Amino acid sequence: MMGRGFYYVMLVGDSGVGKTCLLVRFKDGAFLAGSFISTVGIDFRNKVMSIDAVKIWDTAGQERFRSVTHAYYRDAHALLLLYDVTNKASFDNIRAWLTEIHEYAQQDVVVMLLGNKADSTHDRVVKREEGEKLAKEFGVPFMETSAKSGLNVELAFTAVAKELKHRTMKEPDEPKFQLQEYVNKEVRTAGCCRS
Ligand SMILES: Nc1nc2c(ncn2[C@@H]2O[C@H](COP(=O)(O)OP(=O)(O)OP(=O)(O)O)[C@@H](O)[C@H]2O)c(=O)[nH]1
Repeated sequence: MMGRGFYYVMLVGDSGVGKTCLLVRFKDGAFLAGSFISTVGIDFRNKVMSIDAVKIWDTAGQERFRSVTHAYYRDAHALLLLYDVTNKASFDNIRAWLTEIHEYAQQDVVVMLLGNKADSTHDRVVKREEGEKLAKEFGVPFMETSAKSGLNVELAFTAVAKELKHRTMKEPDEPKFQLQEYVNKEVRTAGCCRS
């Protein structure tokens, strides 16, 4: 499955949570203000980029195009699942997204939950602890991100890349890469001096 020399990392989550901005931020190290081109259906933005042998897709969050994106789950090696900390519905929908992932994605897919827009202190409606709790319940790593400030953006992508690379290139006696531990060690908290 991973013999093709690259991995597919797909960004999923409700419309407007910041999938494109996160990807752009990671790719260009810059935040694009204003709304970005909305991802639509079959005109699947094939924002494929090569970084550390990882290819990344960004896909639509719109309900009406779900059936289109189902097919793409199968090829994804990792999924960055986003909600928006200023949008409660996007957080509540994470359960539905996880159910969908469970149904359509490969069994060993790497999933990471991201609470995006962590820079929005005034508009925040989802606490970091709530994200942590949900992630724990589903056994997936979690961090808050900001495409605007750059908080943990690099980390989200590199942690997934490390996990995927390790799975394929691991020497037999090498210890397993601990994704959760790595994330815990490297993660920055919104508003913290270190971010
Ligand atoms: N404050 C803040 N705003 C953000 C952040 N990320 C994205 N936004 C804003 O949120 C809006 C939606 O961002 P997009 O990246 O287009 O969201 P998307 O998830 O790709 O949306 P679809 O393409 O419709 O699925 C834009 O107006 C962005 O400027 C962030 O980290 N902080």
